[in-house]
Amino acid sequence: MTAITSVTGRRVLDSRGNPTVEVDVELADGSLGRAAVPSGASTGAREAVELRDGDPARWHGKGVDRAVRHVNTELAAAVTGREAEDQAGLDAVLVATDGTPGKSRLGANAILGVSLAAAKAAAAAHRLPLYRYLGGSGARLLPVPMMNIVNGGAHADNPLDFQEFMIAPIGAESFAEAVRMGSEIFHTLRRDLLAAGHSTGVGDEGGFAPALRTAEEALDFVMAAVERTGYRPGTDIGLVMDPASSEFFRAGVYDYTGEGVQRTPAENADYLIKLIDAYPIVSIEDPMAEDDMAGWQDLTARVGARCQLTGDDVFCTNETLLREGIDSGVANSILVKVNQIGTLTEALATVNAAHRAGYTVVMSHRSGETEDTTIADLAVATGCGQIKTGSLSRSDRTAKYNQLIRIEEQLGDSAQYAGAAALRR
Ligand SMILES: C=C(OP(=O)(O)O)C(=O)O
Ligand SMILES: [Mg+2]
Repeated sequence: MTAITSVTGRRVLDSRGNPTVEVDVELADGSLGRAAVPSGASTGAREAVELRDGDPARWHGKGVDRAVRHVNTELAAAVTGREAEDQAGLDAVLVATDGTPGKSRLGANAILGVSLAAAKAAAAAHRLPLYRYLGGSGARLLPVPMMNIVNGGAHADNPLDFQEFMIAPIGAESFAEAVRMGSEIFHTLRRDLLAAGHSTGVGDEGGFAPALRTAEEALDFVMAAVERTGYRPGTDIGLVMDPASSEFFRAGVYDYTGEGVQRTPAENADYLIKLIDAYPIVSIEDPMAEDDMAGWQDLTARVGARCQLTGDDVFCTNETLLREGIDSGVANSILVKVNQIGTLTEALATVNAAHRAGYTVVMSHRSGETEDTTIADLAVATGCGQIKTGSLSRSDRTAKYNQLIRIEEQLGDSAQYAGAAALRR
């Protein structure tokens, strides 16, 4: 066991150019763990609280100086001297020190930074990569990546109502091959968009953000790019969407402002099923809004047997919310974002609860990211088989792909690529 000797928080920049919290944890043997905390834009209402300073004169209100101060004072005092290997005990102390249900006093961003940095320091002390330290000797499953190639919604300034259109190389033989396939399609799509007179500027997660209006238009571009690159949609490549529909659910109606259409919950389910029937869509995240439980139940009952339906805003990586959803027939899969809940222990508990209930798990980035690659290791450690970490063209996103390429190489013949079997169908 190795004691924590120092905890240092600092302010760094995220991929949107906003400040975020980074934490270093040092141990008695000199081992160092460093973690930078990501940040969402289309956040769920019940996420743990990301503490921002709120001073409009500095960082447009987005400062994290208070959160950093909490790392360097209260949280550092609470965990210094504790054993870094006792992750559950350490995280319980962090939660208790904050003392609020949503981590609003000290900030989930402050707490998560300490939690993840401690895990990384402990892994370093044992001379193990993080995926091996957390996942044990059986950790060897490389996730299917859900690669964002078209951005809309809250992540781009174009009219597209849906936030993310992704490709999942379900037919690849390895993770490295999945990345090659995704990159090839990404570059074909770029040429196709240019040829059609569209912008090839990108959104927050690095996918293209052309001025398209409907999901069908985006899906047609994606399908054409897959085929023109030489891959079979549905066999080599599955299509994935994150409508992030809580963002456009207003007064009981799905308000597609880009498309200029309003859909009731029942009409929204009809529309999504029409898309599932028309395109090889293998997974939809947040197809219904976090406040539309009846819509979620209806869609899950109608199409959950043949399409993965992943809850993001509706579950917020929260085990209690997930259990309620499992009991009431909501979704068949969960998106896991560590900063939605705020400690590693709680995030791993949610993963375990999902797996026990037969729900699949998609490890996920946030739209505001850094060069931190913790989620790549978490995907392998948990054996969840799926990761969502953006496009193939920005360092904040490719850092995670590149880390998984390294892990696959390190595992050698033991490595297994999750493939189509990882997805719920
Ligand atoms: C990654 C997502 O976006 P954000 O981080 O903005 O919530 C998402 O909605 O799945
Ligand atoms: Mg989402």
